[in-house]
Amino acid sequence: MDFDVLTLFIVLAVILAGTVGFFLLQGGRKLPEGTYPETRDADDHPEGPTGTAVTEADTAPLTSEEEAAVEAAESVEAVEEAPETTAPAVETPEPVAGRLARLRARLVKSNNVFGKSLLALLSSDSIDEDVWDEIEETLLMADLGTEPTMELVERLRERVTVEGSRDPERVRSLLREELTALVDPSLDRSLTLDASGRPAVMMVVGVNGVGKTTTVGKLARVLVAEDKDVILGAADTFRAAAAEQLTTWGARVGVPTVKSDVEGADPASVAYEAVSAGIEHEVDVVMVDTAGRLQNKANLMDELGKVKRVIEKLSDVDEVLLVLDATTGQNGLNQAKVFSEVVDVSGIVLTKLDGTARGGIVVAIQRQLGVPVKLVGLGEGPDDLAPFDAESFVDALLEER
Ligand SMILES: Nc1nc2c(ncn2[C@@H]2O[C@H](COP(=O)(O)OP(=O)(O)OP(=O)(O)O)[C@@H](O)[C@H]2O)c(=O)[nH]1
Repeated sequence: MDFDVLTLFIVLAVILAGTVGFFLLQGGRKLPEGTYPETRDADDHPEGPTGTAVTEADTAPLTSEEEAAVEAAESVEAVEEAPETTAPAVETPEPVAGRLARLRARLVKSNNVFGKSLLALLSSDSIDEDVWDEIEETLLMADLGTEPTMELVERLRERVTVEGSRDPERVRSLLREELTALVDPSLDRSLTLDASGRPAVMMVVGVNGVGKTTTVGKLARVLVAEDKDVILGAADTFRAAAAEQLTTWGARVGVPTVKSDVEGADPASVAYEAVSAGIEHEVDVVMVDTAGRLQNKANLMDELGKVKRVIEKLSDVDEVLLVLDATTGQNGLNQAKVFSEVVDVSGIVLTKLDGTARGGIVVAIQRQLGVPVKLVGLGEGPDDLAPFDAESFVDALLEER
């Protein structure tokens, strides 16, 4: 009898332990790919089994931490994913010259409402205060920003009064001149691609979902179209699908991608590996994609600064491109300021300009940051990225349709 009770007790204990163990294992299970949250909290760093996970302490700007990332770069199994031979034939990207002209229809479609209403207002028989107010409102609605709007209205008032002409063609050319001056054709919008004796190094940064990975992919095509040898670095180790997405973009045009096969690896280590592979293979350009981060998350901004400093152990960073979503309008300005403080942004890529009538943001960004818009995204297609050009942009705003 006593023996039976003891046996029953042991059996029950085994069942209980098994059940608890099962639930514990379920709780700690990895998320399947693609179910990662799109935004991170400040303390939401992914853990990497190679000891490269970023903790609060190692985002601090300490030399020893940067050294650790460099060392970790050797242990992170960064794989340089060359395009597979069985993959479909490598595509030939569209030539870069004339891209803005090809994509002009997209710009016209979304943005010429703004140009057209300005033209209509300025051509009206008498321009009274109400009309000037409407002109001002139209400019503000297009996200031109308060100061440039006031300046432009002032200039237009002066010229319209002096010239006295309401001839639509005359008004159009006057508006074209003034808008072009605001967008500033004198800015140097070229990408620094010629770093003699070593690859040019570019970093692509920005908040979540603005189009960073897509931009790196499209830009790789731009560079391939210009006969450059390129290596991509998948330093967005947070979003599980990002490295795959980038590798696919690269493979389509025969460009290899350096990525870690360790989930949640230290992004600085992957970036370091990519630049070091670029130097070893003597490529022309290394482009490093980074994870999206909100500008008000101090730890994540520190992490970004660290990525740059760790790369700088090997090479200067020649371009830091900040990707901004044109549809977010003036919000982009706050983002841009903080990113600029942390990684010294050298150029803006304005994406999704095909989906907004807020093209005036180009002027506002350049004014407030002193950083030129270098490229614009005008669609989701692989070659829908074009070098920005002030005159073509203004022409598209004023085009008759
Ligand atoms: N219409 C339009 N869509 C764009 C453009 N550029 C990017 N996109 C789309 O924006 C979405 C987000 O792009 P991603 O490249 O994944 O964005 P990301 O910034 O890398 O995202 P995170 O890594 O999550 O921060 C995708 O659906 C892109 O196709 C553009 O110029 N026009």
